[in-house]
Amino acid sequence: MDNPAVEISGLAKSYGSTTAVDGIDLRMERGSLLALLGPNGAGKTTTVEICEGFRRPDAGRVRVLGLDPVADSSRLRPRVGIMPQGGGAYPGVRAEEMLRLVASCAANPHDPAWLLDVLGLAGAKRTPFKRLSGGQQQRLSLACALVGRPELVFLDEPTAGMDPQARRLVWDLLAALRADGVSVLLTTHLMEEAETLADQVVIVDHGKVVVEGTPHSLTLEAGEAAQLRFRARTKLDTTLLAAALPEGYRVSETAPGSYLVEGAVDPQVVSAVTAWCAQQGVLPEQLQVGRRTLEEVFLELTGRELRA
Ligand SMILES: Nc1ncnc2c1ncn2[C@@H]1O[C@H](COP(=O)(O)OP(=O)(O)OP(=O)(O)O)[C@@H](O)[C@H]1O
Repeated sequence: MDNPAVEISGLAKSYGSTTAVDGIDLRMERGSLLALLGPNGAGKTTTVEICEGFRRPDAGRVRVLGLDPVADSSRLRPRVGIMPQGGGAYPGVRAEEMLRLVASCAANPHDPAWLLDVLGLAGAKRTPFKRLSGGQQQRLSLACALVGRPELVFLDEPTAGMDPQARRLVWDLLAALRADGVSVLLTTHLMEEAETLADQVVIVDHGKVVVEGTPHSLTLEAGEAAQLRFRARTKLDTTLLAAALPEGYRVSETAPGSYLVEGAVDPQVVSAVTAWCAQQGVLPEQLQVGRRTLEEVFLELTGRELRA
């Protein structure tokens, strides 16, 4: 389909001497969920705010549902839902009042009572905004973004500060929206969020796209399980073990007694590792074949932890 929900090319934005976005290209298909993942200050919020029409880029081209977010803002507004970072509302407004007010602006809104219920806010519907917990305020903000039945939603760190139970409610709702064909672009620095929800993950750092792909493709190497871990006594000779494997495999002791074999792991490689251990009189324990995590992908590409 050549009609993307969001299309960005050559996007750049600086604040004074700070370069926030430094040439981002991105394409998000309709009906998909894209997670913009990166550490603090990577340029995620700036990118999303430009898509929302709240900021003007210094350079580049942005199209949202085929339209220019600034020039066509009045045509986009009824079709797009926005949950800004941190949210916010008049402190005295009650949760349900707030949502009904937003719903009244939409042509065909969802039932506010249903949405409050789905997001676990039914018991707090009469609570003034300022007395809601941080996680409840976030969920109300999400409800406001969704109540107008948008085709596309921008969610800036939608589950930041939520407890695991509330986060799960939000994830379930987002998965249901996606299944209904709503396009979702969210920012996060939670790997698990991106891995659980996203069709496409775009990892950004220092205002640039570091890598993108499906969670599955990013955490695999060459279509194979990319690592094998096991525990054994400390200080095994990892160079010797690497020499017993086909060329290109890396072996390291990541913590005392914890070993990591990196490279495409197939049955022959598992067998070579266990055979080598047998030669050394070592029993490999907790042997585990698995994919890399997005955290490891990020570390490998940037040399830094994602959670700065
Ligand atoms: N209004 C502003 N004025 C000056 N600098 C800004 C402004 N907004 C953002 N920046 C800077 O631009 C860079 C990118 O910020 P941005 O908020 O887009 O990143 P982010 O990836 O969303 O980070 P976070 O996860 O902390 O929200 C940072 O260095 C930030 O300090």
